[in-house]
Amino acid sequence: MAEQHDPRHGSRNGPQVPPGVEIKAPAGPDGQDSILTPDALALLADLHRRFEPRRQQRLAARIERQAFYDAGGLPDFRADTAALRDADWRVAPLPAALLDRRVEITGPVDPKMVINALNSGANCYMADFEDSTAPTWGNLLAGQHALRDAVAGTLSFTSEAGKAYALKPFAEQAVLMVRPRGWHLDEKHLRVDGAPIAGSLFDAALFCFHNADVLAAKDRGPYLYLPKLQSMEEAQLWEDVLGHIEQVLGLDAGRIKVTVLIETLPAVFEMDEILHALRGRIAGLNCGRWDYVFSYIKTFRAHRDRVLPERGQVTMTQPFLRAYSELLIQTCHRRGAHAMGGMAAQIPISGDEQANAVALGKVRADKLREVTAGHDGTWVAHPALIPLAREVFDERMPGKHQQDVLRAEVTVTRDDLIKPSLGTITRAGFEGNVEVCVRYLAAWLDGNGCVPIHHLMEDAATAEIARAQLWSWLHHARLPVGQVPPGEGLHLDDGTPVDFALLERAFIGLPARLGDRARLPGGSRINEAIGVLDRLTHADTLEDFLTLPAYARLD
Ligand SMILES: CC(=O)SCCNC(=O)CCNC(=O)[C@H](O)C(C)(C)COP(=O)(O)OP(=O)(O)OC[C@H]1O[C@@H](n2cnc3c(N)ncnc32)[C@H](O)[C@@H]1OP(=O)(O)O
Ligand SMILES: O=CC(=O)O
Ligand SMILES: [Mg+2]
Repeated sequence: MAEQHDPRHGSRNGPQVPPGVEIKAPAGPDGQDSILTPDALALLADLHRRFEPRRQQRLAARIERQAFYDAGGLPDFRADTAALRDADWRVAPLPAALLDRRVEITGPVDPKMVINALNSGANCYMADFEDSTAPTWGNLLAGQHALRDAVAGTLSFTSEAGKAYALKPFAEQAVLMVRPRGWHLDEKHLRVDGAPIAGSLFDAALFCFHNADVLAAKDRGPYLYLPKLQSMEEAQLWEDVLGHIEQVLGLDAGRIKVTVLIETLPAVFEMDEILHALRGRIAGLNCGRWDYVFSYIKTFRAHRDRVLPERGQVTMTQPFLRAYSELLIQTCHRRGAHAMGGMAAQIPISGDEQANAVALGKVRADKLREVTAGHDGTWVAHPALIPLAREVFDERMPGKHQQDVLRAEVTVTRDDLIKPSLGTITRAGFEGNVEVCVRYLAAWLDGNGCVPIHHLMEDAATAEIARAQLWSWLHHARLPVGQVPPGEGLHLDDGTPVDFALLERAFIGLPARLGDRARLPGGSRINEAIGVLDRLTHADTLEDFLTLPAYARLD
């Protein structure tokens, strides 16, 4: 007799679940069974069994490489792939839908955001399971549901206040792209043979499974943004995974297109290699600047001479960031791929015209820098920024893209890419990092992965910079690498030592900065967030990702 099962609750191991697969989850949204169908679960189990050992190898390789950096080693271009970098080759031609990507909006995957983003007038919309989504079981399934209904053209939503949302006709919608989670994150609610499946496989495969056919009928494919890669071997793993998905789903080889975020320091030294590994399906690289800065801090966590100044001073005009953007443009255009720009953190400020003008001025300057440097498109965090970004790109980029801007005059060396930055740490910068970490983490633990804080967009990548900076500033006096005499720590620009007493005072001052907690996203989880940050900043080693210990507390 078939097992009775309430699809919204708990562990389900009835006959609908393939052997070896377990769902260990809290109540999901209504309709989760229409996402987790037996065939979809069978695909996930197959992917896990084929590719999980390689994912674990890649994660182990990251640790090994970091040990080299911790011992004083510096990242560099690879000797074993020099011939590949020197050779002339190009990636496969891009599909028509991905030729003009001048403005891309990004955002979390809840139904309202999905509708607003697809209707926003941007060229593309990156639906994000990564930096801007807290991966609760409910968020993930509701997101897959919303995307499936959006692709089918049936998605609608009514807010609590009764505002109704509906999709514009397909021809007027932004082109949909989906960003699955990075290789480092598990999806603990779905286990295969007793082990959690990779979050990346869960997000990417479910999206492809449910939407590839409908997209193909519209001459589209599953278009993915791949985050946080560190090497060409990780790109090859994606290539093999996506090739296998195409085979299982009966898709033409190369139907699934990808854009890779170059948002780790190790990856910038392997851009040609990453393009080559994915050459049959890659549409471009993107300057994911926030994770890139985070990765720079993490890579150099034992290098006192490369400590960064406060977050607000690490802008794209810092020499190491300018070099990264220029090399990315040159590399992409040589290979026939798009060089996408990134995200300015400023968002519109309502109710303060002057402050709004300043914020928009910063976004405009950032977009102008990107289009002038040769980027083929850019990201915005908010629909109100689309006209501004479009105006800047339309004025300077009359064609669909500017791949003909080869930037052949650019010479970027290893030292340019790792150049130390000048700047300071102010009290406001230090305390601001503490506040951002605590508020962001509280919101994330409450299921909200993207929040405005002091009129800046904060997501997992921007919060990671704040968290990693606190650790690196507080620990540098105790680290073995560098020429600093033991015991000599960093100082704020007013001469105050950067030490744990300063951190303690920042925590004590937090209630006054936060005001009424009840009005903050995740306000009830502030104390928990303080506890997590306190532990992470005191730990002897910089934790790889904030979201790893935080995920243990989610759901
Ligand atoms: C480092 C990186 O990885 S960048 C990529 C990841 N980060 C992101 O994608 C940022 C996405 N942006 C956001 O989530 C939001 O813009 C926030 C959280 C920063 C600000 O959100 P809010 O405070 O709700 O903004 P605001 O109140 O001004 O929104 C106005 C309207 O625009 C909508 N909106 C805001 N941002 C977006 C977006 N990115 N996509 C679609 N709609 C959006 C809101 O839903 C709201 O709609 P409504 O009027 O129908 O209710
Ligand atoms: O994902 C984008 C980033 O800047 O990080
Ligand atoms: Mg990122």
